[in-house]
Amino acid sequence: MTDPTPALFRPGLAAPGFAAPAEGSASAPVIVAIDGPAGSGKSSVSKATAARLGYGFLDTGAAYRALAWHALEHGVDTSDSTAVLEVFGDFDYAISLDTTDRWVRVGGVDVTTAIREPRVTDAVSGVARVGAVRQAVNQLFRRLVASAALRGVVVEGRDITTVVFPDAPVRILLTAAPEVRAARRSAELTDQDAAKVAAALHKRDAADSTVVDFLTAAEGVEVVDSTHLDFEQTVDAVLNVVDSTMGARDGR
Ligand SMILES: Nc1ncnc2c1ncn2[C@@H]1O[C@H](COP(=O)(O)OP(=O)(O)OP(=O)(O)O)[C@@H](O)[C@H]1O
Ligand SMILES: Nc1ccn([C@@H]2O[C@H](COP(=O)(O)O)[C@@H](O)[C@H]2O)c(=O)n1
Repeated sequence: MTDPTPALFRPGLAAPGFAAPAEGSASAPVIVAIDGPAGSGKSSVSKATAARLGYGFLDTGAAYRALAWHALEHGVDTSDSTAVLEVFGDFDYAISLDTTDRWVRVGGVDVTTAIREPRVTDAVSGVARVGAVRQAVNQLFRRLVASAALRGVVVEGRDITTVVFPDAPVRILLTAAPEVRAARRSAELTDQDAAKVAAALHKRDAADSTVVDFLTAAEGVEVVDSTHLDFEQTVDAVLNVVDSTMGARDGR
C-alpha cells in the first residue's frame, strides 16, 4: 500500500529552507507552548508575545486549516477520513515562523488569508480528527522548531502543552469565559450574525475537545485567564509567566 503521508512529513526529512540541527542540541530554540480553546487569544497573544521576546511564532492551527483548504480544493468532504488521507498524500505545506512576515503556502500557493474563511473554519475539525494526520503534522512542528535558527519560538495550538511539546520549559493554558471569547470573535467578524458566530465557535470547541483536552490545564501548565484583561494586559501576563518560569529555570 502506498504511504499517504506526504514526503515533507516523513521522519528524517527537513522542511524546505531549514537546516536541521539535532533536536535538543545546545542551539535548540527555547519553546513557549500555549494552548487553549477557540477565541482565547492563542494566535494574537502568542504572536505579540513572540515579537516582544524576539522569538519566532508557530501557529499550528494553520497546518490543519491549510489541509482543510487543500481537501476542499479537491472537493473532499472533510468528515470522510479516508478521503482526507488520500489528499494528504500530496499536501505540500510551508509556513513562516517570522512574526513580521507571516505566510502559509500549499503547493506554492499563498493561502494565508484563504485558510481563515468560514468555509475552511467549518471544515477544519474533520481533518484534525484523523490520527495519522495529527501524528505527521506534530512531527513537522517539532522539526520546524528544532531547525529554526532562532533563540526561541512561541508555539500555539490546542495540544501543544500536552502532546506536541509536553517538555517545553514554559507551558501556558490561555483561556477566557466562553461568552467573552465569543464576543471577541464576533467583534472581528462584524459582517456576520453574532449569535451564529458564537454558535460556530462553541460547536468547533465541542468537536475539537473530543480529540484533545484544551480546557483543563495539565500538571505543570500555568493558566492565564484573560476574561478581565485587555489585550496588552494579557500579553504582559503571558510574559510574566515566561519570565518567572525561565527565571526559576536559570536560578535567577
Ligand atoms: N485579552 C484580550 N482582550 C481583548 N481582545 C482580545 C484579547 N485576547 C485576544 N483578543 C482578541 O480576540 C480575538 C480572538 O483571538 P485569537 O484569534 O488570537 O484567538 P485564538 O485562540 O487563536 O482562536 P482560534 O483558536 O479560534 O483560532 C482576536 O480579535 C484578538 O485580538
Ligand atoms: N494544535 C492544534 C491546532 C489546531 N487544531 C485544529 O485546527 C483548527 C484550527 O485551529 P485555529 O487555532 O487556527 O483555530 C482547530 O479548530 C482544531 O480543529 C488542532 O487540532 N490542534
